[in-house]
Amino acid sequence: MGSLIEAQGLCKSYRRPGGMVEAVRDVSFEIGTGECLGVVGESGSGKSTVSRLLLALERPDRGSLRLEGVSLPELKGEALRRSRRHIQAVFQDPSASLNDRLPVWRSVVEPLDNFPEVVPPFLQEVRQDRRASAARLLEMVGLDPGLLGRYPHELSGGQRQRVAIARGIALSPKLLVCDEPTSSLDVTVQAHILKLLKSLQRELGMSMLFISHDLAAVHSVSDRILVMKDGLSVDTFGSGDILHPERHPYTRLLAAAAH
Ligand SMILES: Nc1ncnc2c1ncn2[C@@H]1O[C@H](COP(=O)(O)OP(=O)(O)OP(=O)(O)O)[C@@H](O)[C@H]1O
Repeated sequence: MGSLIEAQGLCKSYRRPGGMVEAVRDVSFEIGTGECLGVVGESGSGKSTVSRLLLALERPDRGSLRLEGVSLPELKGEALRRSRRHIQAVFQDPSASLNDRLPVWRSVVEPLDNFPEVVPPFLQEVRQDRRASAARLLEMVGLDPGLLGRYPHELSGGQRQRVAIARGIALSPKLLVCDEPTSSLDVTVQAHILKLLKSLQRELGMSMLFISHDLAAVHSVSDRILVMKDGLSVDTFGSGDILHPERHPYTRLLAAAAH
């Protein structure tokens, strides 16, 4: 399995009243092609900062971040724009990526409108028809295409998150960054969304960065897990080794709380 993402020695600080906060301190990881890397840690451990660095919403102060060997922080202009199709995101609050004043189909096809040159294999036959493209994407996330004309506030939380996922996969990205995608949902809905993300990841052969404070959720979808604490990476291991005696004491603490 080749590496899609290589992050080496990432550091990111923020200036705040009273001093600097070192949100991410010397964090390194790789994400293989088709692999899911889970990132777990308590609130404030630096998880979302890692996701913002990957999405090129922030630049690291130090360290390198490569997508298929290309340095992401050095990209500018058109090259940066083009790279964005390869790394898409699903956030905790689906309302953040859905426009309340637009019917859901418009939000789903917006990434396709931004990249008219992109024709994902699963949209080949319908790419010229925006509503048909949205219908196909809704089907892929287990929603009835009859919901196309509905507005976000007419949907349940779980349905809204499925719409956000449809939008996230619309361009068939190489990496889907999921930042606490189930944290605002009921437990039973959470399980369905985790299952959906895992099956889409397999079906589309895409890589995933799955971020959560919930180790059980991370464990259920990830091939490998990175544990963060106070901006540091304290443990990295294959999902099957979660109960291995060599796990970091902090990982053991999280595992004990989760089971
Ligand atoms: N834009 C910012 N300005 C100032 N401080 C920030 C900013 N973004 C994050 N921080 C601080 O950096 C640290 C890490 O935050 P981050 O959001 O990455 O953690 P997290 O693990 O994702 O936590 P949460 O799940 O609560 O979002 C925290 O102390 C946070 O307050």
